[in-house]
Amino acid sequence: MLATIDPTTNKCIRGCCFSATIPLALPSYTLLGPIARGSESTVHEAYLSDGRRVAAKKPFLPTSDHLDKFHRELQLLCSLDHPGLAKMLAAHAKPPNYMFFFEMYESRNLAEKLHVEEWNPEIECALGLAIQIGEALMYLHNNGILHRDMKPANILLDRNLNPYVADFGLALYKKDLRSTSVENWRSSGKPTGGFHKRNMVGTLIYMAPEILKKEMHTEKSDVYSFAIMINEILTGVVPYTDLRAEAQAHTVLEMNYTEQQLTAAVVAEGLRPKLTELETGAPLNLLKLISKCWDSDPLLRLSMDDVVKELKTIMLICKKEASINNHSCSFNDTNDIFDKKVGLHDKSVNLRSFQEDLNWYSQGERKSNITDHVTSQKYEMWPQSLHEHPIYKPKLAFGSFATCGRRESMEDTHFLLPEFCKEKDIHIFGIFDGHRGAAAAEFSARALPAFLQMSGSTKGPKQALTEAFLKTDVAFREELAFQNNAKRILQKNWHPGCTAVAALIVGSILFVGNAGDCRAILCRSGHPCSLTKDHVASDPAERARIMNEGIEVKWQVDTWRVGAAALQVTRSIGDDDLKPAVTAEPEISETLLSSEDEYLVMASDGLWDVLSNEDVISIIRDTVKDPGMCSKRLASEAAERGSKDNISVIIVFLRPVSTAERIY
Ligand SMILES: Nc1ncnc2c1ncn2[C@@H]1O[C@H](COP(=O)(O)OP(=O)(O)OP(=O)(O)O)[C@@H](O)[C@H]1O
Ligand SMILES: [Mn+2]
Ligand SMILES: [Mn+2]
Repeated sequence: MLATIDPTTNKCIRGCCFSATIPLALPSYTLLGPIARGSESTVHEAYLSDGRRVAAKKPFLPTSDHLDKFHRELQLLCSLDHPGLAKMLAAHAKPPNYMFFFEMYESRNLAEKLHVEEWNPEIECALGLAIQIGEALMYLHNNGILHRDMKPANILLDRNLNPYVADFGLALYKKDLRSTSVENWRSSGKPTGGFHKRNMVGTLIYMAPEILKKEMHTEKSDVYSFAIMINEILTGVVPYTDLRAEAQAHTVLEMNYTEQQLTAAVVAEGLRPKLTELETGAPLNLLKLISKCWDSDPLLRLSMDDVVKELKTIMLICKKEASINNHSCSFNDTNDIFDKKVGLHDKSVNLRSFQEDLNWYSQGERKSNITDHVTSQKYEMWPQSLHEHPIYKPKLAFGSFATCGRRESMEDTHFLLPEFCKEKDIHIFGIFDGHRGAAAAEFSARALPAFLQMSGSTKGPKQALTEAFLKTDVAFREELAFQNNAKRILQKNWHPGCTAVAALIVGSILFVGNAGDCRAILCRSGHPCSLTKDHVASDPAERARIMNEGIEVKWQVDTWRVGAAALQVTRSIGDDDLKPAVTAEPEISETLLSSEDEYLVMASDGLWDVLSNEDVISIIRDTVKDPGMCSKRLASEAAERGSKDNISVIIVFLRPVSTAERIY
């Protein structure tokens, strides 16, 4: 044991730091080689006189300001006591040596663990880390302290990978914040630039927009950094890159963004790291929590108390679900009954067993090429007059995003084919939403453009588009029958299908073909215009049409459904058990584009189930005007609002976006 502490003498040289439990002037210790270098200190391996191995943090103290800061940090450290904080065991606060002695945490810091060892914790483990780190931060906040430097490099890990919040170099009592001017804060070496470049970028990515704008730091700024860090634990990649290895990631980051550009993108454009995906098994509520906590508006972020509460609830649900998946059959049984009754969701296990043999994408490609004997012919796409000298020429920028959402399998597909067949003014985009498996959607994504190209050589755009839908449907059903006869499909009575929406731009004319419940809207002068109508059994006209064709439509479970298969949609590609009533014939809208037309949004029903046309427009209004980012934002918003389906979104901007529109 170290000598007992005499509180009257256990003080720093100035007498401003004192403690009844932590010795502040160590008469003897052994300092070994450095184990790490921070931007403000070197950390050495060291031994106390009682033989304990510790980490000695030796700060750089080039000026008297730095010395003041040392004393402030020491005062703070003396007052801290929480199991989730790096524990200071002793200090030396007398010239010429100023040093903090901490408990030695064996398993490196979290940044190294993630990006050097490429550690990939299971979801429950990640949640556990988040809760422990969260509780430590909550303790600080509840004691009036802001950490101001939350990042994985400042989370230390012990042998059992328990996390400890460390590095109080920037920590402050909130009450002292007002007196710490921006000047002071800058001189602390954080965002001054040119100081340790790697540390710079490494720190910048955790800084909340308000901090980047040099506004006051609050608890919510720590919450922001916390959210960035939790997402980093889940994705395993360095924020704003897709790389795990830190050194490379920082090089890429610096290549992609200067400090100013990254700052501008985060502040003005709402840029955030790529949110971890649902497919990785991260619960939706956790994703919600993360995006809420890195909101641009600090007031919309949760407090650490609420974050921890929410994390604990998520953990509980996670554990419950794991135990259900492990033992309970009764849950699956009810699902089975529902599936049989509704007939829609084939068990994904069954699906996989035969989908391994058949690649429906390549079947679609093959089939669409051999059906017409014109493959060697050169295609002339529509009279040149249509698109050669249009009155108005839209300027396109497009992007898409697709996610499996809460479903077990992905049955949506889509394609983006700008400058179709090398024609400068012809573009085509499509989304297919599969049901009873992904086969029809995968087949159609390849076959439909090929059929369109063929029909386009002889027919006008509108007719060619209709033909493309119909030919795709016939080809798919033929292929399915062929594969059935060849006994390459194991499942009896399998009738996969998909809904489809395709947008074709020829010069200044936009044609949208739709069969089923995907939807396309056009934003014109800030208002949504529907370009499609949903073909669902709840639509009286569609219902009447189906019944006229002799197929029963019944109210089942929650809505009108078609035939024994209980399909909700009344038009689709495939679904050979319901043909010809459930037709593949699309309804086609034709729109002359003008400078008032801003963008086109196409999406599968997973999006429209939870977002109205107006919602979509208003979300895009608040998002940086990048079509990929907008697509993703819409999909995540839909997921957040509880969509249970696959979600695919395509956005096509039809005119250039001004700089002003990029910033909201
Ligand atoms: N108690 C400890 N046990 C093991 N390693 C430690 C300990 N304290 C610090 N380190 C290592 O030293 C590194 C730097 O420590 P710390 O963050 O406290 O220094 P700093 O100079 O304030 O760094 P920066 O401000 O650049 O984050 C840590 O990331 C960690 O790898
Ligand atoms: Mn640090
Ligand atoms: Mn520091």
